[in-house]
Amino acid sequence: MVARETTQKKPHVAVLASPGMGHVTPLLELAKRLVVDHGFQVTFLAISTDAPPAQIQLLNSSTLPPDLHVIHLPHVDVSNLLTASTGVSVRIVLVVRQTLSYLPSVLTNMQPPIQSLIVDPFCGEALEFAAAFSIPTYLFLTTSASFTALTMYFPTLHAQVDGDYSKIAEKVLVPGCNPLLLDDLIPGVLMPEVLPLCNRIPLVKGVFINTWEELEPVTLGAIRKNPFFLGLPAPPVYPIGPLTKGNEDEPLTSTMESKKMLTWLDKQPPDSVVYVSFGSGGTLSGEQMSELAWGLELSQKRFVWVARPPSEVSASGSFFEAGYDAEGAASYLPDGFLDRTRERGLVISSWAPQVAVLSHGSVAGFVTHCGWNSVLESIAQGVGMIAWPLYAEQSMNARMLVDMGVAVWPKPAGERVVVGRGEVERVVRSVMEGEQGKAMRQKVIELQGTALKALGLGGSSNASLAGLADEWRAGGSL
Ligand SMILES: O=c1ccn([C@@H]2O[C@H](COP(=O)(O)OP(=O)(O)O[C@H]3O[C@H](CO)[C@@H](O)[C@H](O)[C@H]3O)[C@@H](O)[C@H]2O)c(=O)[nH]1
Repeated sequence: MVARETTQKKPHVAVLASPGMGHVTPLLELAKRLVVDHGFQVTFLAISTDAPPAQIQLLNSSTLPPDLHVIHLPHVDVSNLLTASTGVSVRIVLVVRQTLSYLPSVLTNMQPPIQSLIVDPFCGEALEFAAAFSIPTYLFLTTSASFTALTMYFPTLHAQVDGDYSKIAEKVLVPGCNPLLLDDLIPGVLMPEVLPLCNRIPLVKGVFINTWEELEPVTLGAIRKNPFFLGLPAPPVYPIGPLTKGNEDEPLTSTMESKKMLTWLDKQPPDSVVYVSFGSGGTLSGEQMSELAWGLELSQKRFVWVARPPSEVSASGSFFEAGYDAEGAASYLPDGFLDRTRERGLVISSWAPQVAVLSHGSVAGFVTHCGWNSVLESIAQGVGMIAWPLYAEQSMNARMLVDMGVAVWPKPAGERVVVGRGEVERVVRSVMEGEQGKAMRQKVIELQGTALKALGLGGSSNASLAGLADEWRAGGSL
């Protein structure tokens, strides 16, 4: 879509993203849409501490539109705040907190002055900074409407059970929404650490969600119409998704391994390959990696696997380095695995050009940790999934995908913790062949169609953002 001609001054908006591709990618896509489709000027504030190489490349890309300016906020040192047990989320929070000390001067010196600030969930503390300068703010919750609804309901739930989530019986019933299984929410979602984010929602003028009406109609309907949500001091939600990076945005398609991967895919028959990847930081235990490898081998299907070193090796808190181990993961795979599968498998240990892979004609299945961006990219490319949630809200996402019929979720047998090779073989076959695979393909292609429609002219997500952009341009809620 072409930017609208306007004689008015371009509205100037700032976007602030925490480090990591899971947040930077959707916020950058939103920034691009505001610039390209709506004629805005956008300043993208990137946190440079802990930024993975893929993020730096994406933000330095020469393909960004001219009215999208990226500012890399100064590096901060959090090493004295870290302990051996500091997890990924806490580390991001610490990095963001330290970096925010630069925000007041950046925000107040922007020319022309910004009319609004959009932040991701990890940058919640920026909302108070912006409020001190009377800058209107918006939150971009980079996951599902379901997670958004739970976030809005969470303070009520927390108070009901007095912070003791073991008092909840089996399911969490968010008013008007599909029931959520407690097992999918613990650990990872129901944590007191989420409360500050929940309590900040009333501070913002609107909440963007990377979803679309046809994907989550029940939840979006509940947020808009259920008396519980109507009674909250919450701003409107704007489903504007799926915002995913495009094939042309893959920053690393020029690296050796990426090229090798795409060249290898070019040689495979259509719809024959399963792609295995656990997002920007997901790792498996050594035992689980071994079972997965055996399962892939037994399935006799073609595969391409972004195999990071096992979790025992990736030291705690090494989220950002986990994908860049030069040695690769081959040494952690079963003896002879690479030789035996040489003809039909490819293992890489660096960053994959994921959208290029998912959109390749040879790829027909995706073993994914169900990070929301991976989920959206898979649906946008019409690829059925094998759900392999690891942390955060990923089990919630996995359940939703299974319920929609676009994923199967392999489970460990009995009391085991790891998913065994037989189960891996079964699910890979079920997605890549047979009636279940066919039904899944049909369903995901239907969803792909609704996604395209939602983003197209007059589509629900397009209209949602356009309506807000018009309001902003008119000086409404800005
Ligand atoms: O080799 C790789 C690995 C990842 N990616 C990209 O990196 C992004 C990863 O995002 P996502 O799938 O959402 O995973 P995470 O980075 O793990 O995402 C975090 O943020 C998401 C959005 O808030 C949450 O849903 C997840 O649970 C949380 O872990 C996607 O765009 C992928 O295409 C690549 O391009 N190549």
